[in-house]
Amino acid sequence: MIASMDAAVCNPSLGPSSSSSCYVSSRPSFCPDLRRSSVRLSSEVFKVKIGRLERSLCRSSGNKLSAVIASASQTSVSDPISTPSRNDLSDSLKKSNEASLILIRHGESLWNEKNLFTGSVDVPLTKKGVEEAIQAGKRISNIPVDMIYTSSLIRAQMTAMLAMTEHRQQKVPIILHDENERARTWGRIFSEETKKQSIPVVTAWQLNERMYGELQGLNKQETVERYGKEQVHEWRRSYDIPPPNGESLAMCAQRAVTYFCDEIEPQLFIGKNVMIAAHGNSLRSIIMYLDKLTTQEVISLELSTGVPLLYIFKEGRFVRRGSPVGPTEAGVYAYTGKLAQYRQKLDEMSH
Ligand SMILES: O=C(O)[C@@H](CO)OP(=O)(O)O
Repeated sequence: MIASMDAAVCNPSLGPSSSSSCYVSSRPSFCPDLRRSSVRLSSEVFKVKIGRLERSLCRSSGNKLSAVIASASQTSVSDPISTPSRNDLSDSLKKSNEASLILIRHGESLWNEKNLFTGSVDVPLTKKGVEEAIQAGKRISNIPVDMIYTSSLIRAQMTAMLAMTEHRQQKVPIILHDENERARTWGRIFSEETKKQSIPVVTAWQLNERMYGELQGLNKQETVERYGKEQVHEWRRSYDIPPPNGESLAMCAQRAVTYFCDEIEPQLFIGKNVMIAAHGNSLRSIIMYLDKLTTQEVISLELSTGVPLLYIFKEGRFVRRGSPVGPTEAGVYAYTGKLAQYRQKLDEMSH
């Protein structure tokens, strides 16, 4: 049942047992090395068949996870703003290994509006895209966010920042500049209190839109007229056929999913709530991994601009909760104890 993944796909307010209305992935986190980590996974998890994609994409994650856990009490590369103490960390590991994961495709860009192939070209949002990002922010305003990952492209970064203007946590998203020693040193924050009120934003080219090669800048309709519908459809939606001198979805998945496994999944394991703002094809790749879609299924998966999708990462599994319809959406909180507690705290703070 693969379809356009917007609010219509799933009604999360029906709660966890509403399997008919909400696709729940039965797949566990399957990065093979993660299974050898100190995080205990159920025996069911071990029985699940590992696909070729999983094996090839997630080889190095176990080492990364161990490194995150081992170093989190001193200094963490991916969380230099707010470093958990050893006690915080072991507490969060003990509690439930539960975290939320929000995925948002950027709002409409100026080239989406003009119907041009965009790929790696760095194009900003339209006014409509800005509005979509703000609306997305409203929809996720009650869902905790401890870390944000975006691509290195402005449309994804604008979307993440605009969405966070609506967030009830009212923490300040701060982009980490890791490109050289000077960027790291000059961006340091010297107040622990201020760090606590900040959300680290990690930018990663690996989450960029797939490189569209010689189609970048061409009009999609004119390209159909020139090369034919079938050829253009093959370039746009086949799994492993790249457009001329560009990346296929498989190539995009190779980098995006590897990054997800190496950098993002270890954060979820230690209980960090993560938001990813990225692109149609990098997110389709990640969803393929999370929902264990086949290469056939992923080709008919379409993502709307500016629509947030929520997953709960719990006991080593990703459960898709659909798209939160609004900030008061109850089912999201009913689903997990930790989110319910978080919601209660927010309510207490604002009374
Ligand atoms: O032009 C692009 O970069 C992408 C996303 O807008 O296009 P497509 O829909 O073909 O994946």
